[in-house]
Amino acid sequence: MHPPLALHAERLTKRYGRRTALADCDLSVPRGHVVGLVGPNGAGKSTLLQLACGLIAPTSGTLTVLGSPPAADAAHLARVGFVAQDTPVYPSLTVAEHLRMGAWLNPSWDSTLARRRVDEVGLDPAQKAGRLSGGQRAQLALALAAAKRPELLILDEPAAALDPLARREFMHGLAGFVRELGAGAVLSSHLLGDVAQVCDHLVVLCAARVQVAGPVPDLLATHHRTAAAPAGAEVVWAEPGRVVVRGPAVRDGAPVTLEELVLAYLSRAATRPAVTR
Ligand SMILES: Nc1ncnc2c1ncn2[C@@H]1O[C@H](COP(=O)(O)OP(=O)(O)OP(=O)(O)O)[C@@H](O)[C@H]1O
Repeated sequence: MHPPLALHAERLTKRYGRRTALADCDLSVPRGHVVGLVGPNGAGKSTLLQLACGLIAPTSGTLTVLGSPPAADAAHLARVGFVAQDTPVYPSLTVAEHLRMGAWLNPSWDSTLARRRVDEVGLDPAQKAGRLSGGQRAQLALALAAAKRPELLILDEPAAALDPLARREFMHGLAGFVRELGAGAVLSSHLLGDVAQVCDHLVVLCAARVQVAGPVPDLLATHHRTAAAPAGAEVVWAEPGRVVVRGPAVRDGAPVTLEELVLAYLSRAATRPAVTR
């Protein structure tokens, strides 16, 4: 029997009043991968991640996380770590108090890992979280989520507030955690360099729909750039002098980068009519 998927969505739809954030999304993400969720502002990334954490409920369709409905019970909640977009912390509590609270709230808390991580990223245990910089807060939030030893880490633009060097270290730390925990991760990001650095699986979301999803090596192997579309090829995006096609290698074709691939799907989606009710 196959282990349950990290995420599995069927016709997943979420509406906020008249606004459709996700429309009939089908998605299967295997376990143990680091998944990059990319898409423009308003694409529905946070909505998908909040649905996966059980913070909001779908309008229709289904979503399972590690084989169960999101936040099905306390045991399931413990298997999923979440770092929200604004990396919320308690401003009046110190770093050390956050770790103590984590230990108190989580049965599977790994205090050695938490302390080691706080130490590695140079956080002062006595510092109040309200006085941390945005980047330090993100590091604390990642340490708290990882010390739960979750099977799946869900991160909504976790490194948005970090400077380039801190971001690289954060991503490096994230990749290390995932390996150490034997976990999977899903992270949304606008930074394709970050995604290319740590993600081995890609989901492109645009205009409330999944545009393309799959293992990064497979996607890169099945997309090519050419100067002009060959007859019969599936064209993802064409502009003067540059065509991205999907399928077997084409004569005179060149490999695409992750960035080209993402931009091709985003450009294609942007030219289609928006989803309305
Ligand atoms: N609580 C809410 N009430 C009403 N509309 C909402 C709410 N949350 C999100 N939306 C709408 O749903 C759509 C998707 O929003 P979402 O935050 O999921 O996008 P996103 O891809 O995470 O965007 P960003 O990259 O800007 O963070 C947007 O049109 C947004 O305005």
